[in-house]
Amino acid sequence: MTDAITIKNLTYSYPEQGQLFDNFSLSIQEGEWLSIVGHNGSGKSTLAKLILGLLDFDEGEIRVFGQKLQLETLAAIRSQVGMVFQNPDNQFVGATVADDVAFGLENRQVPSEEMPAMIEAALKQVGMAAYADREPHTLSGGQKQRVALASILALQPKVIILDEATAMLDPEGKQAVLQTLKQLKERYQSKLTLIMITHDMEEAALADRVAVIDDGRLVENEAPRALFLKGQELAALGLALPFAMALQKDLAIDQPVYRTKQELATWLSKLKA
Ligand SMILES: Nc1ncnc2c1ncn2[C@@H]1O[C@H](COP(=O)(O)OP(=O)(O)OP(=O)(O)O)[C@@H](O)[C@H]1O
Repeated sequence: MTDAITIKNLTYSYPEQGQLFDNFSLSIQEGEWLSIVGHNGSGKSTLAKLILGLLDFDEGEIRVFGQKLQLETLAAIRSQVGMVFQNPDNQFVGATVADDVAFGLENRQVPSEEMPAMIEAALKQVGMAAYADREPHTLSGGQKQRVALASILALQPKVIILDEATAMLDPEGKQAVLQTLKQLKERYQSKLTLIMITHDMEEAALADRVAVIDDGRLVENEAPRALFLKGQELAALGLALPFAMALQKDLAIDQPVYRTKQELATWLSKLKA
């Protein structure tokens, strides 16, 4: 398996702050869906910024598809990695949804005659094609985040980093974004790597692997179910179990297997039938 991202022996401190990352290493495989969780201030957003070259690390190295992150490779690496931020209102530059998706394409100097089809395809992938002419401020939070995703998808990234991208959304908006991500993963399979920074363990449960960061240290790094079986250790890190796992624990099921409400509901409905 190829690494999409390799972080090796990374050291970083903000100016005039204590050391945040000290000899930090983490690899993310091509096609993997990785969740990064951890309490407030543990270093998750900083890590995303380091991967994008928005901050300069002190020591160590970051590679994206084998290419070492440095000044000369910054543009090439940024063309492979897209990022969706927390606040849906801070991510729009266009007067309409279509203009917004076009903006990134213009920056890439895509010929204008090729753009309409690319914009439509990107919006279709997030279920927003019907909203192309809408002004972004008339959209719901979830719709805005799906457009933000479309703007990135239009640029055909290999990696998408979502930094608390559903944190400001209502439950419906959150579900719409998560559903969209699941569909994208199904569609692109190993061609799309997702890194999802989140506080929400329901979201973390959707990933292939969960990395837990605590004060700049990688303290857990495994598949969600294996992680959730470590109830006490998770609680000590200030992390709660997702609903389905907590319920199976309350029911004294020894080896809970259902990570998400949906998996649990499917199992229960089979029992009923
Ligand atoms: N620009 C900055 N200058 C100085 N210190 C910073 C800066 N940004 C973040 N920090 C500090 O670095 C640490 C890690 O912050 P970071 O935002 O990466 O954490 P996080 O895990 O993403 O937190 P949250 O879950 O609250 O978003 C915190 O102690 C924070 O105060």
